[in-house]
Amino acid sequence: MSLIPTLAETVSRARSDLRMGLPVMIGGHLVAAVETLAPARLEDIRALGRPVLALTERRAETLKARAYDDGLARVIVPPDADRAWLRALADPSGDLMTPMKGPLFTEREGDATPHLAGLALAKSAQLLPAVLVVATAPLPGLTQLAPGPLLARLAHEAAMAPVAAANLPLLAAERSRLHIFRPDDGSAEHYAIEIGDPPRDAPVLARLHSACFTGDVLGSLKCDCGPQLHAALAAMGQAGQGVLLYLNQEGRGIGLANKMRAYALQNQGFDTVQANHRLGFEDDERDFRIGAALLRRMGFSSARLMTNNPRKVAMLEGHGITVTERVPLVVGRNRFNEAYLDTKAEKSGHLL
Ligand SMILES: Nc1nc2c(ncn2[C@@H]2O[C@H](COP(=O)(O)OP(=O)(O)OP(=O)(O)O)[C@@H](O)[C@H]2O)c(=O)[nH]1
Ligand SMILES: [Zn+2]
Repeated sequence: MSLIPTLAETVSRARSDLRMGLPVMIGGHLVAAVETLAPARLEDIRALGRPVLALTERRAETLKARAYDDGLARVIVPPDADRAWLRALADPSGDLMTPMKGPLFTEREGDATPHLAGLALAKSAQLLPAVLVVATAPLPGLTQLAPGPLLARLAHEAAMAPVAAANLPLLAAERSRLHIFRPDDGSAEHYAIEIGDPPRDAPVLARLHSACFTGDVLGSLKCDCGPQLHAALAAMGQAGQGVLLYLNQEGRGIGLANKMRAYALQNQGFDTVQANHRLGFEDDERDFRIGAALLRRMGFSSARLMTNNPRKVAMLEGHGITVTERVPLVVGRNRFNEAYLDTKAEKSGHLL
């Protein structure tokens, strides 16, 4: 029956539910995102049983909570804990002002797969990775998922469908076309700017650019994204051909709201990597397969890749695109972003 939602559709729906503040059911557990949890719902969740707060191991490290499970900690929620308590554990913005949140006790018995799946879903919804979990019978109207299939689906590589394309003359290159691609998992659309008419049987000059609203649009000096975007387009314009993929992976995949949380932590003195960790994220949460999938979808099999990030090269090579050359793209260093660029070189292996 084609009118029953597929697993991919149900996962996409569950992602929107969490963003709206509606809990979902994952394998006999009710799961709610702390970031969007309304006070009345917290009361009702408590009435169901003893909830635990699932946090990533990264966040647990900062909070000095023991993580008995691989990748996560299940913090026991005390009976008098309110929404502010949950928020303070989920959101590191107040860590320096109120460092003492414990003692925190964590669970070590039982299956943590629903908790792990809930955290992965919260991350894919670009919410703070912190979810309240309580065992309960299924509640009517809530989206239901089994933890194993949910985790598998979230790790699945999305297929990209071309949606629309049109000529778009640019300052950097008058012969340009903008293509829109839509993933089949309900996540954000990605764009390809094709300059000239690059032959499909030769290595294409390519750039995989991750969205940076602050750098690309506002001209922020905190990163090098704006200058990299324009330098890449200019180089392709000069060469008369190339492909720039504009991937909607704002903030290395954590979304703009979380990126601003990371910036606020950087204002407190943490570097870009530490800030991600304190929020409960890995340094880089991007799905690097998307770039390869888009290049393949456009008919390319090899590229001269404009990047300083060796992981991008390795990812393309691992997913069907031969990188014949890495073309460095070192532009836009200034006194506001030099520490950021140095951190990326020291901690993330970027080549400067
Ligand atoms: N989380 C987080 N993301 C950031 C920060 N500064 C910039 N970004 C994001 O980092 C990404 C940079 O993307 P790219 O320039 O394509 O990638 P890169 O890994 O730097 O590699 P190359 O530029 O190709 O060398 C964008 O998604 C920005 O939004 C930060 O301090 N924290
Ligand atoms: Zn940027």
